[in-house]
Amino acid sequence: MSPAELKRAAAARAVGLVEDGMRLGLGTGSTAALFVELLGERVRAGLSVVGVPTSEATRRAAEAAGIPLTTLDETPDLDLTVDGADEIDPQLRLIKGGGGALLREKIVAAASRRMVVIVDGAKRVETLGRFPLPIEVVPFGRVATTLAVAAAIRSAGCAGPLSVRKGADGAPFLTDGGHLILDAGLGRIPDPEALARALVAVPGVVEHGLFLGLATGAIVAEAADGQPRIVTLGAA
Ligand SMILES: O=C(CO)[C@H](O)[C@H](O)COP(=O)(O)O
Repeated sequence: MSPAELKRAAAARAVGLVEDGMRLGLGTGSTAALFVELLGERVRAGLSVVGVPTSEATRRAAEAAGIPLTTLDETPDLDLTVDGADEIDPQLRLIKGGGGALLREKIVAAASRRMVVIVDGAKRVETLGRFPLPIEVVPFGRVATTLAVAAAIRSAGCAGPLSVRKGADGAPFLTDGGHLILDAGLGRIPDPEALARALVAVPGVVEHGLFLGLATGAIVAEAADGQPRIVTLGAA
């Protein structure tokens, strides 16, 4: 089975969690995009929901799918956020931000009573860190901030290269908020909470891709005999 088929299976299961009247956080990335597409089918069939998109890309996709949208300022309490992830560990701790939307994704997840993560089985890890950790920083003082981030990483018992994320045109990638992303290739993060504390203490760091204590459940689609098998973690 291709990763795309597994992602679609996870997204389809998550659409089944949506109830009439729900206020939803809409995640970002290829898996979340499938959720938005499938949710749009239910909305066009009569389901009533409102969504808060976590990126401009998701806003465009949700509008195209016919999903009514609101803002977090108009609707600050959400019932359910459904989002993808780059990695998930057995404690439902995540690395997110591969798509560069980590800041809005974290704000929206924190405003939701439930956050359900939809992933294919390849995203499951015992220890976070195989996927480079995205760290969002303001452009001002980038070099000084990068040095301070490197020191914070060392203080949390981690090591690895830091690189400024580039876009397809080779220029530095800018987030929807106009910030840069540093990708930290750490390999292994033995204490994600300690690293999170160290990173938020660095002036210039806007947010990082460690989502700790936010996911309440996960829907994992794994391949079994050529068919997707859904495994749920936590409350999903
Ligand atoms: O955090 C994200 C975007 O910022 C995505 O959820 C994450 O990168 C997973 O993406 P995909 O579903 O395409 O594998």
